[in-house]
Amino acid sequence: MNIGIFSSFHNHKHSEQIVLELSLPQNCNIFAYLPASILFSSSKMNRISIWVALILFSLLLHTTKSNMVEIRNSLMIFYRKLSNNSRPSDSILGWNMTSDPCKDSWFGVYCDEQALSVKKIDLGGLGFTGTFDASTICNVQSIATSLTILGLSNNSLGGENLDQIASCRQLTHLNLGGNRFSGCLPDSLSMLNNLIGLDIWQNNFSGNLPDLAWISGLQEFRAQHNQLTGPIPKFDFQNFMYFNISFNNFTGHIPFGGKGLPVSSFIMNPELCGTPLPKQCSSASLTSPDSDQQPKKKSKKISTDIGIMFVGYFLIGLALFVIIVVKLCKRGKTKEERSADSVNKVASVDDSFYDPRTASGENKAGMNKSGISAESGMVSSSLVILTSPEVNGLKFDDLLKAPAELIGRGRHGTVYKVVGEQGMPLAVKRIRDWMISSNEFKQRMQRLGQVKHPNVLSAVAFYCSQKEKLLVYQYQENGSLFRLLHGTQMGQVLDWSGRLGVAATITEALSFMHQELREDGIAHGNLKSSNILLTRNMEPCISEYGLMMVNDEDQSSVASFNGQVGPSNAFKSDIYGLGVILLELLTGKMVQNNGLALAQWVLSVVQEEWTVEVFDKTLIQEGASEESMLNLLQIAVKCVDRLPEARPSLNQIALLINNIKEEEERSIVSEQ
Ligand SMILES: Nc1ncnc2c1ncn2[C@@H]1O[C@H](COP(=O)(O)OP(=O)(O)OP(=O)(O)O)[C@@H](O)[C@H]1O
Repeated sequence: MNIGIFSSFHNHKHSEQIVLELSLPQNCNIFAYLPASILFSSSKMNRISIWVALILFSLLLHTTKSNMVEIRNSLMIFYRKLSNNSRPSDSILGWNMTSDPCKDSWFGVYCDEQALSVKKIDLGGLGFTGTFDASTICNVQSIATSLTILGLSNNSLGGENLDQIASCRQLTHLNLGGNRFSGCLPDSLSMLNNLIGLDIWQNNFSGNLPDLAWISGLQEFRAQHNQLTGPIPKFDFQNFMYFNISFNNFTGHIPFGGKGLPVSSFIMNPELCGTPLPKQCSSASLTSPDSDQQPKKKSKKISTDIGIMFVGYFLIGLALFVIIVVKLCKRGKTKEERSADSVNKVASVDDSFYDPRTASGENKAGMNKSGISAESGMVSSSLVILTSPEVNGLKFDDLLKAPAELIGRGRHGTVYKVVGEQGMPLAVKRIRDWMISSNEFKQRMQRLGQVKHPNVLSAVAFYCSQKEKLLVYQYQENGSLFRLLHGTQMGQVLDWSGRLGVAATITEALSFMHQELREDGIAHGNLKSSNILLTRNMEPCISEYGLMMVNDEDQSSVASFNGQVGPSNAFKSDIYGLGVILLELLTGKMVQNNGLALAQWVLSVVQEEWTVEVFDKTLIQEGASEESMLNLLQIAVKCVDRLPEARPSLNQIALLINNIKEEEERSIVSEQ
């Protein structure tokens, strides 16, 4: 223990003070202010006081150190549960039992300035598939009393002991969106009275919302795409900067004040009524918010007069509603006809697939059932078929009515497996938050539909309305390269020649696409192993080409690491993505955070000249040629160079990988 006394004088109003500084091993310094008179007094009493002070400091020091140990141990338990006990990423993200979460900058952990407590944990989008056990952090006082932000969005997490979250009393932001949490939200959530932002969107939460209206400072609430039911708590909507509970099963009347919010905040809750929704409440539902919270008594008291008044209002509302619906239908129809016409002119759209019934009530029910919908029920354009032979006769209606199975959620959307009437399984990607105009989207999709390569999966159709963008692909039953490399199926190991084959094929396919689409400025934009699908013959094919624009958030996060901004670098970003896939093939390690951590880890190991350590153990056991692996590693490392201009061209990469392949084949022949 290193106790240093560092003195400086501070002119305070009443007396001078001495600053004692204890330098602790974890970079935390404790300052204490002692009156100068104590140190400089010669009396025996005061010397005793100094010793007492020093002993108190040592005790404080000891407590701080053991706090840090407790924090580290608890965070490790929390992390292990998130990652399903997977060890490899511990080392990549810096989380381990021998380092300090604050001083050693564990990935996603943010501490206060003196590094005495954890303020924020942000582990969003890291591909965790385990469980978030709230007790692992919220039942630990040293974390619960300081943690203000907890971000776990866009993983694939389930929940455990969620009711314990209430002990993390300081939380201002809790983000659990884009996971697979299910069951009821704990009532104790409403005890988090410091919350400003609560995100639980895109999970499988069900049951009633706890009474979150108690949290007076709540300004952002995202709960869309769950299966929540019951009445909406009586929020003071004026406080909200963002509020969205669409795509749930809420019932009853939207509380007063909801009219200040957009319709999109409430849509696709079939049993919800009142402003701002077009659906007016019947007399029964008008009484329901109160009756749900103060059951029975009130509804009994409603007098016959009030009942008659409600019936009157209901009839007027119904009449207005019918008039509006009739008008909208008429307008919708003419719009549809116009848009179908214009699409026809732009490209060879098979008009027979356009079905004006898509705006019907019958269809909306289908959307709900399938989970695929046109937001706000405003279906403004039809399904555009790009490659008709495979999906002959497919209608948008069919897609909406067919049962849909959720096969995965990514950062940019959700993918459903849909088997239409033709019996062909399709994968429907519903794109989230893509700020692209409908026209731009259509043009882009039609251009992409013109460029074909056997190892690039083209969309068979697309759908686009103002708020909804869907892409339809043939469903690939053998899954993705990501699943093949990291899936749990036993015996599904890709050997070295298979990996080399995948590397060569996707490089060649990507090179072709870049060549064809360079002038249009359309790069892949999100190249990663979950977007490399395996066909029936286990041939790799690149999917989702061109679904991301260069200026999308995801791109810029890769861009910022690579010091690159702007459209011209989108193609170089794909080379970075390819490099990460090559690293994944070589190391067998899972990729998180755009491959940043994996690339950094590989580079650090290579710099230490422990290169062989990076290779997947199954490749070493198989006896794969070390020389070939080293050659591919060299290419991969060049592809993930921080400077985009230093990355090789796809032609060069293809040539080098083919050389490695040929060398391998020659050596196999000579061994025989
Ligand atoms: N045509 C398809 N056939 C079979 N599975 C598919 C198809 N398209 C996508 N998938 C799978 O669906 C899952 C979700 O895909 P999605 O592209 O939405 O997520 P992602 O690739 O993980 O992330 P991102 O949103 O960043 O692309 C992935 O496991 C993907 O491999």
